[in-house]
Amino acid sequence: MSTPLLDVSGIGIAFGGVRAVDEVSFKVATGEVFSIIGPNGAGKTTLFNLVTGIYRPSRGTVRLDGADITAVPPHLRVRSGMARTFQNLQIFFRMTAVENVMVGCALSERTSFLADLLGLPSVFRQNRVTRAKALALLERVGLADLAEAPAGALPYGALKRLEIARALAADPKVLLLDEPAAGCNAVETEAIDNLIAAVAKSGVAVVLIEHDMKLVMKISDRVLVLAQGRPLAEGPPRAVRENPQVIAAYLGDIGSREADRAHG
Ligand SMILES: Nc1ncnc2c1ncn2[C@@H]1O[C@H](COP(=O)(O)OP(=O)(O)OP(=O)(O)O)[C@@H](O)[C@H]1O
Repeated sequence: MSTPLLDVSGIGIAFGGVRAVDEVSFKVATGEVFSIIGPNGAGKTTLFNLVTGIYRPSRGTVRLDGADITAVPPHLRVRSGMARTFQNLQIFFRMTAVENVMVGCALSERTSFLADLLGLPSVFRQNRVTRAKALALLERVGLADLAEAPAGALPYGALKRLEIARALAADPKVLLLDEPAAGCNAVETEAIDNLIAAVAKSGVAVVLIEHDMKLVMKISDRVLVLAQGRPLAEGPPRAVRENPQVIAAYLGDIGSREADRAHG
């Protein structure tokens, strides 16, 4: 691998004696799709929270583009190029789609509080720029036609894409997606699948937690399997799918059948 963009090394945290994540390491390069899978309670979301700074690890380091960001708070990680989506939708349902994306733009900008307060002309100009950027992002995720629709009126698959658009507003180098296709039907999942592949191709390192094994096997360059907080296997989807330990611990009969179907 060329210089990894995201380099997670020996990271871990315990909750009341339970090691939710223990000695996990992985690296992700620009343009890669890296998926984290594992049974319920394996530590996937906790690992995301450690990587994005919501939890402070009790050990290990997180490096982004060579810089140690282990102690950097989440909002500053966004500014240094790390964005994420959440397992549960974090959408403002009374705002329009474009306004939701504008919120994402604002979170990653360094606007002056005083200028905002006084409503200086530069702020109006900035708002126009932000709006244009948000509209371009909606176009990118295939929601241009729904830009002015209230988010509350959008179908579920569109909301999941709206979340991705909002995360992309930060111009991330690394995008972490927590179950981007959860609750989506086959058509919506396919749209998200294509979107993730396009985002990676545009030069973003994508890290994914996903239960939809078909999606994982189809779009991942590499897969990390967690079990009880620890890494069980890591490698290309096919190798992971055929790993007997993984089959025993996680995939089981149903999972390997799904993965077989994904590969045709
Ligand atoms: N804030 C917390 N306090 C205490 N225990 C926690 C906390 N967060 C997670 N855990 C525990 O850590 C372990 C890992 O949980 P986590 O939610 O990261 O798993 P997961 O792989 O994301 O599961 P799922 O697939 O169900 O989302 C579980 O045993 C969970 O109960």
